[in-house]
Amino acid sequence: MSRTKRKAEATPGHGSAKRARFDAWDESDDDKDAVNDHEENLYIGSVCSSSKKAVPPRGLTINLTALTRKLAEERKRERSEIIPTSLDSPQNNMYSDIFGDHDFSWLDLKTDHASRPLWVNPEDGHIILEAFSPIAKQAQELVAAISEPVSRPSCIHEYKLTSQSLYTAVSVGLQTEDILDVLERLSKFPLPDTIVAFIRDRTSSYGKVKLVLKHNQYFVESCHPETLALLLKDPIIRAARPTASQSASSPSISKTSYLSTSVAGIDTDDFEDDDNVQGFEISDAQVDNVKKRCSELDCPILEEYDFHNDNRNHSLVIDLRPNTAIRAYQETSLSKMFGNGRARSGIIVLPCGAGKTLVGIMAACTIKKSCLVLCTSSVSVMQWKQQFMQWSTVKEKQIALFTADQKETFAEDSGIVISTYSMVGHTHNRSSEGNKMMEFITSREWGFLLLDEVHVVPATMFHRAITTIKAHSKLGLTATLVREDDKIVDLNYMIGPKLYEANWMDLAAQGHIANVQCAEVWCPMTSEFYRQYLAVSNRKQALLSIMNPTKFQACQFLVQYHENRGDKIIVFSDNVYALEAYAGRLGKQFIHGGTSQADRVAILSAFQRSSDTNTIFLSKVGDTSLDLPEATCLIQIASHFGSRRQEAQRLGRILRARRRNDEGFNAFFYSLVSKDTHEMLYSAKRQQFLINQGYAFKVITHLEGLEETEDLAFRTRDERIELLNSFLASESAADLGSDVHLGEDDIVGAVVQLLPAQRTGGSNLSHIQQKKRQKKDEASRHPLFVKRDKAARKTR
Ligand SMILES: Nc1ncnc2c1ncn2[C@@H]1O[C@H](COP(=O)(O)OP(=O)(O)OP(=O)(O)O)[C@@H](O)[C@H]1O
Repeated sequence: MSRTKRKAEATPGHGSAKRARFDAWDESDDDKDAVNDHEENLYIGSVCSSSKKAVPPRGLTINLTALTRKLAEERKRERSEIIPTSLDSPQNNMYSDIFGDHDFSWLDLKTDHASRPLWVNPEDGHIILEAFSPIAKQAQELVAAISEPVSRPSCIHEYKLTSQSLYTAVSVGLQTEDILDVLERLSKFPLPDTIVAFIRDRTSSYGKVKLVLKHNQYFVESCHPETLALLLKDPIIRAARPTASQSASSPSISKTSYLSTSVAGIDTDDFEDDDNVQGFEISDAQVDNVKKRCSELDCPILEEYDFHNDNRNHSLVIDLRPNTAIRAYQETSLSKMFGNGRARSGIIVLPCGAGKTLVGIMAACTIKKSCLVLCTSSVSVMQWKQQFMQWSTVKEKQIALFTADQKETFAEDSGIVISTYSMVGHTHNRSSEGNKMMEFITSREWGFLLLDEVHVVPATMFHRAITTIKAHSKLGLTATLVREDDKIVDLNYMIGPKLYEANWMDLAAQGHIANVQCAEVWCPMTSEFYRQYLAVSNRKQALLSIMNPTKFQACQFLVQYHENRGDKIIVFSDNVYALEAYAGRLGKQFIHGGTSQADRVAILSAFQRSSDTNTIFLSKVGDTSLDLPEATCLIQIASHFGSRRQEAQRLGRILRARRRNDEGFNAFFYSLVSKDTHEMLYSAKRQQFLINQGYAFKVITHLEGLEETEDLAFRTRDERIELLNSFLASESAADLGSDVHLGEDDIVGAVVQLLPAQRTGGSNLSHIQQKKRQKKDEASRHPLFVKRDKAARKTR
C-alpha cells in the first residue's frame, strides 16, 4: 500500500485530504515504510536517538533516483556545450569582487561540476546555490533545512551553515551521514574536511540533553552521563540547581534525576538510573540561564513534548473545522514541528499576510492541551479569539481573555487563555483580579505556549513573560526575524530554533501573497531647500528632506497616476507634521496618533467602501496588523531611520491585496527618497531585508509625465520659498514630527470597530470598553490636535 494512501486512510472522517495527511505525521506504522522506501528515497534522517516514534518527515524527502537521473542528464547536456570552466579564464575576473583576496583555486572541481548546483565556502560555511539549475528545487530543500538563508534573489541564493541551523536540522529529523551524503552529491567539488568536521561536530552534540517538565518542576535529562557531568562542572548550571529547601521533588517523579548537591569531582555513579535516562532538577527561575549556557557550551537543550503520552494534563477538545483547507507551506511548516510525533519548540517564519494565525491554531489543534497565547496588543487578543472561533471547533467558553479590561479563566479543566506580553510581563501595580489571574496562569502546566510577533517584544518584557510560564512546548510566529539590536539570537534559546522559514517569492508565485513591484524614487533637493539643509541641525535636516518640494511633487504625481489606474493607495509618513502638510495640500484624509477613534473608523471605512476615498495617509500607527486588503499601492514619504523590520511590515500591508490573483496583477511599493541626504543611507539599509527575500528595488530618477501633472504643487520658486519659510517659522514643526501619542493598538482598534465580521473580532469590545478607549484617546492627545479638531468640527 502506498505511503500516501495509507496516511490518508489513517484519519478517517476528516474533511480534506490535506488534513488527513497532517494528522498522520505521527503514525508510527510509517516506520516500516521508511525502511522499505530507503533504497528509492533518501529520507534525510529521522529523529534523535531518544525518539521512539521515528518517522521521516514528509517535507524532507529527496528522491535519490530522480536526483541521480537529473544529474546524469545535466552532465550529458553540459558535455554538448562549451562551458568555460577554468577559474583562470579572463571571464572570471569579475568574481574577484565577490571573493576578494581569497584564493579557492586549490579546490578540485569535479569534472561534471556545471551540473551540480552548490558551492560551499570551506572557510566560513557559506553556501552558494545556483537557483537556475534544473535540480535547484531539490538542492534548495536540503540547503534550507541545514542552513540559514542569507539572500535569495532570482539567480544565485546564499545560505550559511551555522551551529544553530545544524541543530535545527537534527531536531527536525535529519541525520549526519545523510546530510553529508546529499551535500557531497550536490557540491561542485568534494566537500572540504573543515565543512565535514563542522557538520559532524554540531550534529552529534545536538539532542543529547533534554529539558523536561514534570509535575511543575524542570529537569535536565540525558542518557549520556558524561555530558551531564560536563554540564554540572559549569558553575552557572551548577548554581541553577535548587537548594534542598527549594526542591520539592515529588516521590512520584520516578527515579530519574537528582544528583547530590556536592558537585565537586562529579562521579557518574551518583546518577540514578531510569531506563538509562539520568538527570537533575533545576529551579524555575534558572531555566533560561541553563538553556543559554548549554547553547554556549555547544550542547543545546532539546525541548520536545510527547503530548500523546501526557496523561497528567487534561486534554482540550479542539479540532480544525472540517472545511479548513490548509495551504502547502502551512502544512510544511507544521511538519517541522510535529515531524516525529512530538511537539518541538521553535519559531516559524512566514511573510505578512501568509496566515501565521492559522498555523498557530493548527498546532494547538494537534497538541490538544491547554494553550496560552501571547500577543502584542489587546486588539490582537480579540483577533486571536475570533480566529480560534473561525478555524477551530473550540467552544467559546473554553477561551479566556486576560487584558486590562478582561480577566477571565476557563470554566473546565483545560482551555485557552489569550493575553498580551505586557499583561504577563509587567510585575507592578496589578489589581487583585490581575494577581489572581497571574496565579491561575503561573500555577499550572501549559501544554502549549503560542508566541505571536516574537521579534517585536522588548527583550526584558519577553524574557519575563516567558520565564514565568511553565509550558511543555512553545511556538514563536513572526514575519521578520530581524531586530536592529542584537537580541534576535536570544530567541534561539528562549523559544527554540527556527523550524521553518518560507520563501516570500515562492508564496507570491503561488498567489498566496501579492506580487509587488518595489521602487525607490530619487527626488533631487531644490536649491533653496538644500542650502538650508546644509545649515541646520539634524532634526530639521530630516524634516527638510521630507518636505522637499520635488518629493511632494513625486507623491502628488504617483497618487494621481495610481488613482487613475483604479488603485487604492496608502501613503506612510512617520513624521506627523509632513503627514498633515501632504494630506492637507492633496485634500486627502489622514490618521495618526492624534486622530480620534471615531474619525479613524470613518476614514478607514470610507477607504474600504467608497470610490471617493482612494488614498489615505497613515503614520506609523498603521505599520502592523492593519488588514486592508483593498490597498494595492504604498507610497512611503518618511520612515524610521534604517529599520528593516518597518520596511517589511509596511510592505506587508499590500501583500494581502484582495486582487492579488487577478491576471497580471501587481501591487506597488514606492519609497520616496530625497537625493544627497541622509535618507539615501537609511533607505539602502531599510531595504536589505526585502532584498534578501528576493525583492528588487528599481531606482527611478525621473518620473515620466510628472511635468504635465495638473495643478502640480510648488512649480514656482516663490511657492517653494513660501513652503520653506512657513515651516522654518514654525518652531513646532520639528516637535510635531514624531507620532508619540498612541500605539498600534489604536488604529487596529479602529479597524476592529469597522470590520466586526472580518478577522478582527471587534464586536467583542463592549460599549464601556469603547468609551474607555475614547476617553484614553482624548486624554493622550496633543493639545494642538485637540484645538485643531475643535476648529474643524465648528466649520463642519
Ligand atoms: N489556509 C487558508 N485558507 C484561507 N484563508 C487563509 C488561510 N490561511 C490564512 N488565511 C487568511 O489569510 C489572511 C491573513 O492571515 P493572518 O492574519 O494570519 O496573516 P499573518 O501572517 O498573521 O499576517 P501579519 O503578519 O500581517 O499579521 C487572513 O484573512 C486569513 O484568514
